Amino acid sequence: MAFVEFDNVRKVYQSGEVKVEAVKGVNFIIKEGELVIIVGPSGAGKTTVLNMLGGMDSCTSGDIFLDGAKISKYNRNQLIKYRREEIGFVFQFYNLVQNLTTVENVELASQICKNPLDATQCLKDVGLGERLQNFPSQLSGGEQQRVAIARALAKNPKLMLCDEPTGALDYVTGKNILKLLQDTCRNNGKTVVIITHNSAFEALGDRIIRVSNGTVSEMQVNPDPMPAERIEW
Ligand SMILES: Nc1ncnc2c1ncn2[C@@H]1O[C@H](COP(=O)(O)OP(=O)(O)OP(=O)(O)O)[C@@H](O)[C@H]1O
Repeated sequence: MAFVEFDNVRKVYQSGEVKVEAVKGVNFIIKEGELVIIVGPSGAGKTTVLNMLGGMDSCTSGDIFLDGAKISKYNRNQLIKYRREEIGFVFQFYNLVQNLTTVENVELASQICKNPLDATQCLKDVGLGERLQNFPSQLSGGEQQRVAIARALAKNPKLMLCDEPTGALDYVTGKNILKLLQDTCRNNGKTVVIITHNSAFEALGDRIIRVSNGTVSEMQVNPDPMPAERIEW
């Protein structure tokens, strides 16, 4: 069995009489240690897929597996433990706690995990060893996203899920963040999933999953991913 598997996954949102079928029978696999780009236009269903894989949302039908566990059948308490221990999240807007220092932000996340990594070391690994005692407001956007990546890494998760991680950053800073995520995958053997609307990011991935209108239109394995510093958009 693959490390991650989506088997005919559907998600229907219902509010009153109105039903929105956000995900319409999605199938894909991800192998351990891959850098995966899930790409598609706005409204295609990318975030819904990511939320189900991250245990933040449930699927209406179908099955989702991570490392042999059928997470689509998890109850509420199992999902809480799953989100805490198995998944590192990186979002577009960093979501740091403003009144905690850099190292405290990372420790806050690692304290709730089973096998956390050292917070200071994780910050050193993302190039912020000199900024441990700064507050988020004293850091640039790119540096704040590095803290968010260190926070996700410190949980020592099975999977890193990154939703538009460069969406709030300028071109050069965005590229540096992509390089950091690619290095995290290569050097730490982490499975990293990036969702984006930017098709230029496809070249980075070991696997590209194209989503459109709630379905996977194509899944492609890329034997020769491009280093992040060489992609352009
Ligand atoms: N909680 C919700 N309730 C109702 N409809 C929803 C909900 N969340 C998402 N949708 C709908 O599901 C569809 C897919 O949304 P989703 O956010 O997954 O797309 P996306 O590809 O991530 O788009 P974007 O890049 O703009 O974030 C859209 O039509 C959206 O309006």
